[in-house]
Amino acid sequence: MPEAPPDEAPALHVEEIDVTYGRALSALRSVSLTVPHGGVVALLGANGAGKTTLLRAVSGTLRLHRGAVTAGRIRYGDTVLDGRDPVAAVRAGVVQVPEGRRVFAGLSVDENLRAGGLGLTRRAPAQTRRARDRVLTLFPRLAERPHQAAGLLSGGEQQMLAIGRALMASPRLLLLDEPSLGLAPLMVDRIAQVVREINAQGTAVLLVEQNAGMALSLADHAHVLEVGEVRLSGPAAELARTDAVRRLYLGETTDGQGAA
Ligand SMILES: Nc1ncnc2c1ncn2[C@@H]1O[C@H](COP(=O)(O)OP(=O)(O)OP(=O)(O)O)[C@@H](O)[C@H]1O
Repeated sequence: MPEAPPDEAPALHVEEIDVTYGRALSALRSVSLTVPHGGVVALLGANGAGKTTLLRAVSGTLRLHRGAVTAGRIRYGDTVLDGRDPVAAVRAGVVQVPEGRRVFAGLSVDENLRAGGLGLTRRAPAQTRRARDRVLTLFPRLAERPHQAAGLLSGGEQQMLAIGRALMASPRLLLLDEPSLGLAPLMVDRIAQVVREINAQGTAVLLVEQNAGMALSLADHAHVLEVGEVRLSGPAAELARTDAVRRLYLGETTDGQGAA
């Protein structure tokens, strides 16, 4: 089948969604954003702002956390995602890497990677091999230790494995939740480089990060969430110049100096 022309390739449209947990806790209110085909969009915000909730809504994992989309709509191309069906999201090409590098600690690197392709029942073995080759080329450290228990990998290697496992499903849109969390600066740089490579290979990325410097350097467009609402949106380079973002998320004083 020929590739779809760029203007018909799927984009993610989150349209004025409300999300609640349980009966009462409102986590997102009228949140909208778009991730174009092949783009990188960053979502910034303090703890509890609702960033993870937004990723869960898109990846269909909200229900696992007793949450629900109670208003608005999420579309990925022609597919409507309702926050309740992770398999439908994966089949549409949308895959989330959860926060906290949740790898299967007792399984080997290889077994973790294989778990990432499960559920794609109609996939030809050649496609699985291509996905695996892509992952092992991106992450030579994983290729060197296929039989090592995932729980014995370093934090950075576990993050690579978590991303690699998601890539085994050949996503067209990758949802990344705080990939730099708890990693040493050199490893953060390596993860940023990997995100660039993944995007250059044609995968769009919706990136949730507390490391705003990293996120804004990777993203084309960014949004700032505050207590469940989008407060600021714009091209990443422009947001990086606004006083509020520099002060609150980049740790600078408004005269351009680093905060004490
Ligand atoms: N499973 C849940 N049940 C009830 N409330 C939840 C649940 N998960 C998150 N919340 C609440 O929803 C709000 C948004 O949380 P969320 O985890 O999406 O924020 P976040 O911006 O990703 O924060 P963090 O950076 O700390 O992960 C918070 O008030 C949080 O306490």
